[in-house]
Amino acid sequence: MQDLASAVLSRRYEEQLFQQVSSHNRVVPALVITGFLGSGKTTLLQHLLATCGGEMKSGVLVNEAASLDVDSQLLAAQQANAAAGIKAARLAGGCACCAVAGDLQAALAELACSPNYQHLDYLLLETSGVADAEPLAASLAAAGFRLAGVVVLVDAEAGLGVLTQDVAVAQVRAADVAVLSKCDLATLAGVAAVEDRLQQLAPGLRMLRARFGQVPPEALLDIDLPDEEQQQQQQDGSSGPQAAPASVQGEIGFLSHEPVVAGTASRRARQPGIASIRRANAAAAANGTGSQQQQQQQQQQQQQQQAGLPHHPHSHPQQRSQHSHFASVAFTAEAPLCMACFQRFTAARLLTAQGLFRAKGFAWFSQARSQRYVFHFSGKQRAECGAEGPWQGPPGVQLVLIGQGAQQLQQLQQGLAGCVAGACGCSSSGAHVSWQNSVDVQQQQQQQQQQQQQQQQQHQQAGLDRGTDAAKQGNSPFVGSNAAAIRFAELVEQHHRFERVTAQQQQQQQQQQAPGDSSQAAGLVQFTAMGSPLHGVVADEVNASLLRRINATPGLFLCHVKSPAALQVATGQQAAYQGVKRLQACFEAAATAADAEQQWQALLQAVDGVLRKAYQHVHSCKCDVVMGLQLLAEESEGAKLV
Ligand SMILES: Nc1nc2c(ncn2[C@@H]2O[C@H](COP(=O)(O)OP(=O)(O)OP(=O)(O)O)[C@@H](O)[C@H]2O)c(=O)[nH]1
Repeated sequence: MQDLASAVLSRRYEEQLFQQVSSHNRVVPALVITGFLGSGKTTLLQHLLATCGGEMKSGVLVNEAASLDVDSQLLAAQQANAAAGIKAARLAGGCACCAVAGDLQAALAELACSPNYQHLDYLLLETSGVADAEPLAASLAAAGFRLAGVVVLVDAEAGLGVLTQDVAVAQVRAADVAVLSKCDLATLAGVAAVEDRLQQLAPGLRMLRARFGQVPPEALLDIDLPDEEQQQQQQDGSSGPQAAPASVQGEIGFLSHEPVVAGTASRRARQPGIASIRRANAAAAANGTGSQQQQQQQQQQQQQQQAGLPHHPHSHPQQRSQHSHFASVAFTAEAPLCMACFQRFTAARLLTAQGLFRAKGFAWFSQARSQRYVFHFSGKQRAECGAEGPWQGPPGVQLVLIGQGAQQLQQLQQGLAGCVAGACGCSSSGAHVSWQNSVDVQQQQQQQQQQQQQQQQQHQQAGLDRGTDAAKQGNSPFVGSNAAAIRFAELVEQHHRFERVTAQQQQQQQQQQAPGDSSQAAGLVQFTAMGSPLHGVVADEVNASLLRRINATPGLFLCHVKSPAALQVATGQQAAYQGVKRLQACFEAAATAADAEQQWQALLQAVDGVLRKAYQHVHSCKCDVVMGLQLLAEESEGAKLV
């Protein structure tokens, strides 16, 4: 992969030499990565940085619609910018095509004037999930960058539903290449249906199928398409299909068995706005006026500002109306959440919330204080919450919710406040919560506590079972005094395909466990599928499949611990798959053994197909039977002798 990326870069370098473009007026190409909320933009960017990071000096700009800048923290963006010697800009709290357009322009202007601009190989700009690519392309051009391409991410699993949104359709129409993400979650028929729809929306759009953003970088970084006039000339001159650039010919893209039709990209009817930006870009690049033009523009802007004139180089009223449907709220807490309550809240409310399109951020749990959990809710109502390693800075909860209907989002935000440890009644912790939109949380917490106490009293009055004797005495060797957790742990241990991860095993696996981690004392049961290396059954892969199925089942939601292979993505090493080391079921103090049994049955039902498939070649060992027969034979021999 790296060889291909370096080949592309060498080709570009040679082209520059031949065109005798001096390093003083070089125009840096910019790739815009767009796509609807949660479609996989950051994952793709992560892949690009991981595969070409060493070879290519990239500037990275990430725009977040919500006020918390989650993506920049997930990405190795800061490292990439530091390596390229440029300053990272914060583009959060609105779309860079309208609300924070000024911030984007300032960031681009600063970048274009920085001494390291000329050494940049690429600028990678990730848009927010509800941004329109056209004004962004205009901003790039105005700042003296060359629009090298617009890539749109389309969630193959949720695609047809998402493509009913105006903003998603506009993103597709503005793109040169569509990357169909999450092909591992979609059926082949589903992927084909999305591809058909994309062709209808943007005839000639080049498409790549991908899993976790894994596409050949050169298919995206080298998509300089001829402008409209050139295309017309080429079409007039030849009736047959045109030759596609070398890098886009042949079979490309993960999971794709069909060759990409050569020439479709260059014959694509472009969105008029983007096409004119390209023409202006090409002319500027040919004259070598990229950075000069940018400097002139900056001077003009300064003059306008001094004269008190508003500066807004592009107006897009249509975009504003598209944005007006979307709202975002943020939830932050300096105290940990209770994992049991968070799991219940996610299963019961987040996964069923109408109008919630995206939730993401970082979670901190009282049951695993040392670990930073990354939470994602996206696409077809899919959620995941995985521990990816110890906190590198001060721990805390930072979550954003994006969707339609501000009131509903605020209710969900309040629900999250009810999951803070201490407020939920499951564990005691002095919680200090800060709200972005100044809701009175302490009052909320008191109300929640009162409700919990009332519920507990009602249960006790009704004489409901509160668990086994061992649980009541609090002397369980397994999971503290939590009746549901004890029963669940028993059920896990009784199942021949699962193994419970004990505190000792966990400490061995994770040597740096912090003293504050109380995973065995607060209703947390950790377990894993049994691996069978001889039969090619990798436990981490089976866990990942199980988790996908469990978290897509109404009423169920489990947290997990990522396997080291998946961890490597964050540190720049590409993982072959997103493995899961352990599944985590956490139970509230008030949950009963019957609750645990119910959850276990629902879980087994959800994963039945996955288990069958995973262990289809693994057959139970017959040695017990053979030994038993031998013993019988020996006994009968002995009896004969006597
Ligand atoms: N199974 C699977 N999950 C994926 C794939 N690509 C992305 N995801 C997951 O989808 C979720 C959203 O991915 P992101 O890359 O953060 O999406 P995004 O478009 O950057 O999201 P926003 O910028 O917030 O709109 C994460 O949980 C990813 O791990 C894929 O190909 N397969």
